[in-house]
Amino acid sequence: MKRGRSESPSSSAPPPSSSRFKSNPEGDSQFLEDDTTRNFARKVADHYSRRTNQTLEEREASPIIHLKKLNNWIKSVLIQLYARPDDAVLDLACGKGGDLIKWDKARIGYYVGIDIAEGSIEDCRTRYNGDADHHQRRKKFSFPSRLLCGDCFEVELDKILEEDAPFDICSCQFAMHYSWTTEARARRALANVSALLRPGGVFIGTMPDANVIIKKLREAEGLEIGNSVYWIRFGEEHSHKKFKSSSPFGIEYVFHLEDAVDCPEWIVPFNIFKSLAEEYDLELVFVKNSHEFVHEYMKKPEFVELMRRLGALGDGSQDQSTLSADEWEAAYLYLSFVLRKRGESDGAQRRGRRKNGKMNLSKDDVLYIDN
Ligand SMILES: C[S@@+](CC[C@H](N)C(=O)[O-])C[C@H]1O[C@@H](n2cnc3c(N)ncnc32)[C@H](O)[C@@H]1O
Repeated sequence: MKRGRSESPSSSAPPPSSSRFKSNPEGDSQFLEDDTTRNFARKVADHYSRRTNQTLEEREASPIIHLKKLNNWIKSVLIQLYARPDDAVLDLACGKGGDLIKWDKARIGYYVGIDIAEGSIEDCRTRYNGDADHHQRRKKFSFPSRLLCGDCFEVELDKILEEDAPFDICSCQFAMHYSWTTEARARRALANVSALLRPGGVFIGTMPDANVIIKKLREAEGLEIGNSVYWIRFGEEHSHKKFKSSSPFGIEYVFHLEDAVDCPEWIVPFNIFKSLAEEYDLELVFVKNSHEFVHEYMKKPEFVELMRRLGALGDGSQDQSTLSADEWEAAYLYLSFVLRKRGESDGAQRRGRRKNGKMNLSKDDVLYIDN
């Protein structure tokens, strides 16, 4: 059998509403914009595909191991707060499946993951099957799943996942900013989420905090900010350090995070994100910078215990290494958000989905989607 490739979707202009924004201040043609956007998406995909799975020893030796653990804690808290047993989950930009165990602990009923990077989806597949993590061989996951490889900010996912929808939760962790290259992509991303969530369903995510990045940039002498674990560099076109709210898309910078990321990213002004999401019936429940998030949820004993187990702040014993000041500053670059799809849930909507899921995924089971 050939590896699955989706028949349809060449993406059309995403709905709804005419734009309130100047889509391209330089007045480039739509063709050029599409082409550049694809190149950027490919660059991001190649970057993540190249990143191989680390062994447990390599992971523990990472200069940002505590930051990684802190980010895992934040994602675990979000999942524990919003996932319910038997939920159907859509994980946009799922990467190597680093959240599979978190979803398993929440006892979800169905998981669909999609990522643009072929290498990451392959790692996710082997991890789901229990073939990865030789050090940590684990029992099989208890939910059926389905994996897709494609650009989830470009294709009409609602058509591709029609039989699987509606989902109770959509998650997009550390990736939503890759949709902010153009207004069309940002809209497609939100249109996909909205079309696939049931009324009352939630959209949870994490992404860079544009307010923090821009504040730091303005405080810096040049166009670069950073410390020993990260740097962010803006191009000369941003030397005035002013960002017009009428052109909120395509504001690019290069992000380097030691042992993790090295690729172009895009500013997401949260107020624009929030009002665009509202156009797609997604209402803000909360947004919190990671520092605020940690302070707030570390007041709850169950999450303190989870933090201790994950070891982001050390395990509480003396001489135990902990998050460095530079890692804590890098954590400040991110925020978490929760949006809810307008409307009331209808219990009957739970029927008829998940039949595409499997308990073991072969290479042929991965659906490759062309833009
Ligand atoms: C920082 S990683 C996060 C992975 C995962 N969500 C996690 O938290 O472990 C960002 C991921 O976004 C994916 N990505 C970037 N642009 C994408 C796109 N247009 N469509 C699907 N995935 C995308 C990358 O391939 C990468 O796996």
